[in-house]
Amino acid sequence: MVNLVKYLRSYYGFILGAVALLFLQANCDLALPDYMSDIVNTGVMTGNTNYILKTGAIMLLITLLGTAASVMVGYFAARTAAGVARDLRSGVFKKVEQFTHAEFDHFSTASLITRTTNDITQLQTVLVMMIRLVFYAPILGVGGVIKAISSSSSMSWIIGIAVLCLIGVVVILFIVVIPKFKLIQSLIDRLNLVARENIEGMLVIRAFNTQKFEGARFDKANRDLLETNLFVNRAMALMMPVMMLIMNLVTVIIVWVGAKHVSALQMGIGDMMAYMQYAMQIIMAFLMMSMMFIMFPRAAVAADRIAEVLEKEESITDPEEPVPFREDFQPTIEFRNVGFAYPGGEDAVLHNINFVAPTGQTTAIIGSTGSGKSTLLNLLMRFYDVTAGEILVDGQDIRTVTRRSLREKIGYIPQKSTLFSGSIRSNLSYGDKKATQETLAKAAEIAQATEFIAAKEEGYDSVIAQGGTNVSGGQRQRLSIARALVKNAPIYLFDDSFSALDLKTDQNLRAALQRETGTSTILLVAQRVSTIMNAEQIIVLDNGRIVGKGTHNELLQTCEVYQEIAYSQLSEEELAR
Ligand SMILES: Nc1ncnc2c1ncn2[C@@H]1O[C@H](COP(=O)(O)OP(=O)(O)OP(=O)(O)O)[C@@H](O)[C@H]1O
Repeated sequence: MVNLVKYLRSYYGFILGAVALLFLQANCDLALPDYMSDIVNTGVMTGNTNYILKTGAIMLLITLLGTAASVMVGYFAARTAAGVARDLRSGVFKKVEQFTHAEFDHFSTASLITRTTNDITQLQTVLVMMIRLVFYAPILGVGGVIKAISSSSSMSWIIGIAVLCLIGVVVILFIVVIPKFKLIQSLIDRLNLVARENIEGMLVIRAFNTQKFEGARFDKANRDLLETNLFVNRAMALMMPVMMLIMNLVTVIIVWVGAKHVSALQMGIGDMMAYMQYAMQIIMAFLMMSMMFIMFPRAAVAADRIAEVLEKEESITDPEEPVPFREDFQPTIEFRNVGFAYPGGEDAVLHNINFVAPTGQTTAIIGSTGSGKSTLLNLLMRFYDVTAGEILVDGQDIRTVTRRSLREKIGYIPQKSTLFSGSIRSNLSYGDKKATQETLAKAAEIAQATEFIAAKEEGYDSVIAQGGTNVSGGQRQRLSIARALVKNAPIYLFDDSFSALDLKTDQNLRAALQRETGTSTILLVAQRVSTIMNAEQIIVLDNGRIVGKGTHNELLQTCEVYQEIAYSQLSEEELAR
């Protein structure tokens, strides 16, 4: 949390301005009872209207000054809190952008969203309050005590008892409410998670007719949050009437005791009234401080959650002294004794992986589901780091170069095609904003996307909805492939990227790829033997181990696992080719 203080740095000017104005405001407030006492003692008692008017005018001026100071403090506080919130949001966003899958697994996406939105807003609200009260309340309280004692020390016990009662109320509230604050934040996380899952999985929910079950799940998360919120708000709402009761009782006691002093001529009526106001100011100051004590832990919970994100060490970082790739970069990829276990996973999912993908050749990877094919590509992208061995690109361990320079060399087509809201054009030029229409058209042609783009009324300017939901799975895949091709990278990684294509399109696409990506090295993960049978090298994975390596024909002779896959997919005729 201490680390968050640095976010206040840019706003020290505003904060100092607010503090100076708070002094002014508190002094104005403290001066008023004295003038009122004068009006009663001197003006009212002697019937001196001029004095009353003159003092009244001074009081009006002081009130106006205090109000102006208060308005300015409000402005400075709001500017500071809104600015800090904006900086924090952008800090958290930048940090999250650096996170690897491991950190996402650690926090959960829903919690990261709550932290970036709800928690920061919480902090913003409390910051405004803190700036307004943290200096004002003590000045008002201490000033009130000094003034009250100087005007009548014999009634100090009344204020003493009031303060003790107030402390009692605040302590009880503190014990009851504070533990609930942390709970509220995690309940909001839970609600976000359920809402997200429901919205994203709406089609599945409808297909399985599980609306009732999901509705009940959402209701439970919603009700849990409601109940905890109600509990906290009821407790807080109770505080106000209790405080008011204490204030009113103090007024009655002051009038009761003060009246006796007045009748014994030990005190003027004006002094008694001023004393009453000082007592109110002290109690108000106390009330404000209690509010701060209650709000502070709530903000602390939010601040801790934000700090946790900001301070989270990324599991994958760039080397301190990165080595650049050679000028005449050769896209040769080598996996050397690579082993890998997912963070938190007990067993390794890849064991002793050794192979070379030579420059300009296609190396295909095939294997049953869960055999580790995608993991292999994820390691090459440095989404995760190997736990044993090393991966070399152009002879250089990929951990010695920056992630940026590594990824610049790679056109990656993920298993799940993700498009961004915008147009077909904005999606295709995602990796190279300066790409010309000619480049986009060429990439679309290789990816076999030209036809369906042309069929759209607005062609390349057709709108792509959030997540690319307004194009078919196969079209999404082709756009995703074209987007990577626009990068014109020396390495391409296709992670089962042809799965949604019909056989004909798959065939045309591969033929075009072979023609057009001549010197690029391709790593191609696929489930279909027909997709990979022409690759220069095929690697067969089984349970995270390489069980076969060679061309299609070689593997048909030597690798049992490959034979099984091939026989289950290809006709006699295709096998004989
Ligand atoms: N984030 C993760 N955390 C823990 N284990 C994971 C994670 N992702 C994958 N795994 C496990 O690693 C193993 C290999 O997964 P991987 O996705 O690489 O398989 P794959 O061969 O690409 O499968 P498919 O063909 O179904 O895509 C699987 O057993 C899987 O359960």
